[in-house]
Amino acid sequence: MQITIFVTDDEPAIRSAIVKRLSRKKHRVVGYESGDALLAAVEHEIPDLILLDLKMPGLSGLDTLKKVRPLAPQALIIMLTAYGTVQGAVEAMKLGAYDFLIKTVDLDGIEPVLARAIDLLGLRLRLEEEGRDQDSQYALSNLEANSPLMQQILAQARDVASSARSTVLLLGETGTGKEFLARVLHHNGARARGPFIGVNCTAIPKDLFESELFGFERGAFTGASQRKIGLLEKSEGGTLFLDEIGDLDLAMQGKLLRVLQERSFRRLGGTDDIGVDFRLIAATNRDLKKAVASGLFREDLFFRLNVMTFELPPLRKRVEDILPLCRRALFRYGKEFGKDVMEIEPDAAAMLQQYAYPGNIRELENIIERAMIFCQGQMLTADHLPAELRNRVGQTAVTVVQGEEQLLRVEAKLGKQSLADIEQAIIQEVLRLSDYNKTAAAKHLGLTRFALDRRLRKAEDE
Ligand SMILES: Nc1ncnc2c1ncn2[C@@H]1O[C@H](COP(=O)(O)OP(=O)(O)OP(=O)(O)O)[C@@H](O)[C@H]1O
Repeated sequence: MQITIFVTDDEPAIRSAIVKRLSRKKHRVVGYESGDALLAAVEHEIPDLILLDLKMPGLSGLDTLKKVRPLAPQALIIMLTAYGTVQGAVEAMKLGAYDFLIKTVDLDGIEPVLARAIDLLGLRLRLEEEGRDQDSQYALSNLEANSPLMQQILAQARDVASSARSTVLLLGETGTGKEFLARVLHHNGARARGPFIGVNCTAIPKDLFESELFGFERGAFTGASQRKIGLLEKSEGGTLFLDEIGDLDLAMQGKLLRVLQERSFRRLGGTDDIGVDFRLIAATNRDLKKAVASGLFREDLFFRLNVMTFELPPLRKRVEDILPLCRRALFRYGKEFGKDVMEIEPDAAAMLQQYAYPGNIRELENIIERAMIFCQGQMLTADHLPAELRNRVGQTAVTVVQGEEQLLRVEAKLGKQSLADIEQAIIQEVLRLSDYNKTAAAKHLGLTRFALDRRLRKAEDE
């Protein structure tokens, strides 16, 4: 991403060194020798980023900052400061500066600070576009996919979006983004101009489901005083999203199967077959194969649905997505609450990455929303996070990085945990990954089932 940067420093050598260095990166960079010169320039053009020296003759860095902020509220301001004047920079951050950079001879710190600022500017841009219309809100680029598992889903989503008719099945725990992905598939395919009709199968009472789905003719039953168009007809040319399909009762499953086979249906009380062209996207957090085995879900419907299947991984299996999702949520709630929290303190970031999120992305968003309420400055800190995240401090953190091979990442504070503690943390994490199947966990750990039990008992006794 190329941006416009205004550099303000009274020392010509430093100013031109910075301008040269940043211009090499193909940014548009303009230098100013004083706060007044910067203010005059900002009257005409608002840059993306301002580098502002803290100590300048005439208008000081802090005074310039106070004046430039209201003129260019969207610009990120990074204070330039010499060793020993960091206190002033901290003061500046309270006044709305985004970051500070300590000036060294080789200006080595400049790249990481700039990279972070550009990341944030990019995110802002994307989110602003998102707000503009639904198509961009559900653009493929908004599917947060830093982790290898989500990268695969993104690639699959690209292909599936373009095949307009095939039925899609989305599997995954609650809050893993099934509905979000359904909307992404809809908005990035040939049906984007058509409607997206979302129905939660558990939200409609069983005896009303049929009339909701198929609609009815006038007089079809007592109380049917006029014709009603059902959800199937409403999704003509678009997508019908059936959430929690695993909870649909058997009789309705049969009726849905027929529509999928025949691509037509009748309104209740009607005599005409009505042809429909829609794509069905179904989602569930249930294990449909198990439901089939126990007779709760029709096998023939399962095969119809299981054409293109996505398994959305739980958030704990995609650690790399956690912080980008947090930043996205910070931005969104920031707008809602009129706050400008832009950064996550490293300790808080570590806690957010170590937490297991049983409620997945929805829980992550709730945590950030709540943190936002408490957050007064520009930085989200550990104090803003709920106790269940903070209590993990001092404990061993074991996280799993998914790739071609699964990696266990273990972090333990030296001197705070014993080897036995660390061993227990690893065992617990591997158990969780194996869905608490001890035989599978023991296999992962290279133990016999008996040896695993012994270690678990030992921990209980201690
Ligand atoms: N990959 C993603 N990138 C960005 N935001 C996402 C992503 N996946 C999910 N979200 C956001 O996470 C939240 C939860 O997602 P969603 O409602 O789609 O989950 P779900 O799996 O359908 O949950 P449930 O099973 O409880 O209905 C939403 O606010 C959604 O916008």
